[in-house]
Order: sequence, then structure tokens, then C-alpha cells
Amino acid sequence: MSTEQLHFLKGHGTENDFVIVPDPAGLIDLSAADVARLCDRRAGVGADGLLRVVRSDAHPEGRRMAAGAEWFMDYRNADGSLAEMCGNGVRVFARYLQRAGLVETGDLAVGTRAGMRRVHLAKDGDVTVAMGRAVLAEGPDTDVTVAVGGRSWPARNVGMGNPHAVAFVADLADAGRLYEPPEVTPASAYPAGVNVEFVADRGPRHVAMRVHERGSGETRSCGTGACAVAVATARRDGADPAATGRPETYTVDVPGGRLVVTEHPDGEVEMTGPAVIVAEGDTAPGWL
Ligand SMILES: N[C@@H](CCC[C@H](N)C(=O)O)C(=O)O
Repeated sequence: MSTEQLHFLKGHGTENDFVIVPDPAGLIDLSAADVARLCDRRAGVGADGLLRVVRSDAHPEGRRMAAGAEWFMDYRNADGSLAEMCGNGVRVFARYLQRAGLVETGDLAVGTRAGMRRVHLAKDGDVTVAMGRAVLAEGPDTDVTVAVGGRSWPARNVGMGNPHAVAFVADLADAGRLYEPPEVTPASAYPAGVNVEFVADRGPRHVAMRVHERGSGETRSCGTGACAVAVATARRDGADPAATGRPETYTVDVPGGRLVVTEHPDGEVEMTGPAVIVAEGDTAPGWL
């Protein structure tokens, strides 16, 4: 990190929180260690992840992955690792662009490492993202096992641009404290690591979840996770929009709030939830 002070904002979506670093020209070089320091909850600003806001044409992956999108979301987990996609992050990213006057209220495209995502931004209130299709693994990696604290559950392997294992439990407390990553087998199903969701039923088309995120630990929400959960729950319930031609909507409660997820007959998964900017400032001179 070469600049003396770093300008940042802080925001969250259902309490999945992010440090936002505006860098339109792509001039700020943040190492994994810099990101981990910024996201440290005791010695840094504190967040589940970091969103660097870069013009797509000023970022190599933006130029490759974000055709048609003016802005690229360079997302990092709290430990500094890269991830392909962040569903809560992309809503907060869009809220930042709106607040900064860089985009209008309405529809916009955001580039991510998982490809371009369309976002609908209301003036105040909720933000909707077209998250792409869920990929339900086939073959030997279809069904996996999640284990924690000596207990284990069968889980569904779902890709939402990033990897997820979705386990249905009787009670969310069954997952214990989640200080350590759950063990997921076979490990070969997730060569780049995995986000793990624990899901309990709350009512018809209504579930609650907890998540242990790759690179961030247990968080209070995960947007891609909520989408993976909604699709895995629909299939468990025998619902498949591609087969019936009818969209399926699930309400997914997370510790930090509520997300609403709709899977459409063409496979597109749409997620709606809040996105809030809470603070803006600079790191102390020389700290980073
Ligand atoms: N919180 C995110 C997911 C962030 C990335 C994830 N930890 C990964 O490594 O894949 C979300 O809202 O989707």
C-alpha cells in the first residue's frame, strides 16, 4: 500500500459488512495483508470483506469479466483472499455508486469475477440483484457431507458463482459456535474451499440459515449463500421452476435480517435485500 492515507466507506447488507475503497482509476494496490488489517475487528476498521470500486476498463479482470459494465467489484474476503462473487457486497457496491452520484437510481450492470450482474437500485430501500444461475453439482460431487463438533449432515453442492455446501439441520444451534470451518467431504468437491450454510425450516417457502464463509468465518449474512439455500430448499421440496414454468420465491432469514430469493423458469436467481452506507473516513496517516 503506497498512499499515506486511505479513503474508505463502511457499509452493510443484512449485517454482512464491508470496507469500501473507491479507486476508479485502479491505482490502489492492496495486498492480502493490507485487506486483512483493514478488516480486522479489533486492530483495524473491521468488516467481513472489502469492496474496491474500480472502473472495469482500469482493472485487468474487469476488462476480461465485465463486458458491458462500467464498474468492477474487486471483492476480497476478510483474510485478504479473492472470491468470485459476493451477493450482499454487490448490493452495497451499487448503493455506494448511487450515493457518490456515479450512477442513477434504476438499473445498472456491475462486473464481478463471476461475470456481469444486473442490479436494480431503488432510491431508498431495497436493492435487487440478478445473481445468475445456480449450478447444482452432478456426478460424484453432487452430495457432500458437512461435519462440525462430532455431528454430520448430508449437504447439497451448489455453485452461485462461488462454492457452497448447504446442510439441512433440525435447529440452527446444532452447528455450534462455528469458530472453526466445518469439515466438508469429499474435499475434492471443493478444490478452492467452500462456504457452508446450515438451514432450518421456518414455514412454507421460509427458512433460516447460518453461514461459515470461506475467508471470513461465521458472518451474519451471505447473499450468494441465501441464493444457494433457496435453490437447494426448492429442490428438496420438489419445486423446479424450469420444469413447472413457475417462479419459486423463498424467504431466507439470516442472523442480520431477511433476504428474498426468486428462482425464475429460465434459471435466473434474483435476490432482494437492504444495502446501507454507515460511515466514511480516512485511515490515520501512516497506519497502513
Ligand atoms: N458474503 C458474501 C460472499 C463472500 C465470498 C465468500 N466468502 C467466498 O469466499 O466465496 C455474499 O454475500 O455472497
